[in-house]
This record gives sequence, C-alpha cells and structure tokens, in this order.
Amino acid sequence: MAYKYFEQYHDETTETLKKGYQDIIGAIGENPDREGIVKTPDRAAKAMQFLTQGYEMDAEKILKKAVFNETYDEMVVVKDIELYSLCEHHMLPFFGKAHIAYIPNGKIIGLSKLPRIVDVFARRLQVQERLTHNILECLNKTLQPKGVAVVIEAVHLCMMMRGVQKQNSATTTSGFRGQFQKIETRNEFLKLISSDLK
Ligand SMILES: Nc1nc2c(ncn2[C@@H]2O[C@H](COP(=O)(O)OP(=O)(O)OP(=O)(O)O)[C@@H](O)[C@H]2O)c(=O)[nH]1
Ligand SMILES: [Zn+2]
Repeated sequence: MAYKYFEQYHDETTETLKKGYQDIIGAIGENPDREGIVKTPDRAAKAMQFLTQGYEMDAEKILKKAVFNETYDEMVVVKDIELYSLCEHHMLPFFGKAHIAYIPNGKIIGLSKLPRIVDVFARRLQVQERLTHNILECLNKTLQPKGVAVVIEAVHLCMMMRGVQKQNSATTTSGFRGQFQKIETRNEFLKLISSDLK
C-alpha cells in the first residue's frame, strides 16, 4: 500500500473526531469504556483522516512532478487500478477498479502518477460519477493530451450491507475527452481494458 506509513494526523482533528466517535459508540448502545473499545474512538479518528486525506492533496502538483517530453503518440492504458472511496450519502465504502488511458500530445506522464491521482480524488467523500470526472478533467488540464478516457467499475456497500441489499450489482461510470470521443478509439480502449493480460 502506498500510504502504509501515513502519519499526517492533526491533533485538533483527531480530538474532534474522537469525541464524535465516542458519542456514536454510546448512541448505538455500546459501552465506550469497555476494554476492547476504549481506544476505538482514537483509532477511528485516525482511520477517518487516512480515508479522507485527499482533501489535503493537490493532484495537479503531483502530476506535474513527472511530466516528460516524448514524441510517443499512441494510446497509453493503465488498467485495474484499485480504488477505495466513501460515498458521500452514507459515508460507507465503495470500491473497485479504475482504468485510465490517454493519447500523448508531446508529453507523457510517470505511470505511477495515475494511481496516485485516483487516490487523491478517491480519498474524499465522493459519488462515483464525480470521482470519474475529477480524474478525467485533472488529466485533461494538466497533460493536455490528444485524448483521455476514464472508466470506473465499483460496488457500493450502501447498496449491499443496507438499503436495497443487492450483492451482485456493480456500477460502471466513464468519461471520454478528445480522440476518445471517436467510436474506434473508444472501442480500442474498451477492448484493451477487457483483456486478461496482466
Ligand atoms: N449516483 C450515485 N448515487 C450514489 C452513489 N453512492 C450512493 N448513492 C446513492 O445515493 C442515494 C441517496 O438516496 P436517499 O434516498 O437520500 O438515501 P437512502 O434513503 O439511504 O436511500 P437507499 O440507499 O435507497 O436506502 C441512494 O440511492 C444511493 O444508492 C454514487 O456514487 N453515485
Ligand atoms: Zn451510499
């Protein structure tokens, strides 16, 4: 995991979140002083800061660290980028995979920066549609490629553990700019992301 050693907790935020989690634990009928739970508000406060760390990150800055001039002008595809986010309606996880492609226009991007920007936008309260567009627009603006495409496939725990309780439905969202608006280019991308080559 990229952020295994994340330690940017803010004391004030931790305290505020801790109080909130203590109230939640009491409100659901648990004993906040029970041995196994006494440290839970502190752990949960830190977990929530980890899961929402994207608010403090600047995606454009991260991308600009690794932009290289190159004449390669074929499609670049990075697929199966795992993502974990929180739905903004229930604050429950949704998770799945992102597939990203772009066609360079004189500049290529360091490959690891693509998963990094997925995380920047995923580690916030989100809806899948906005997450898809955030990634798409950020790449389009920063790289100004000939085309960019983003597909996200995800499952939402708010539809599985509660609510409609549907265990087998997945949601796909997509966005296409530039040359990916042409059907042949889009189809080539969709074919590449559906192949089993790992
Ligand atoms: N479009 C979209 N909807 C989402 C996403 N995550 C959760 N939702 C939906 O947000 C909606 C919120 O609807 P409400 O009727 O206000 O909430 P609710 O009463 O808890 O709804 P149910 O989940 O149907 O029980 C639900 O339909 C969720 O399925 C997302 O990423 N995109
Ligand atoms: Zn939800």
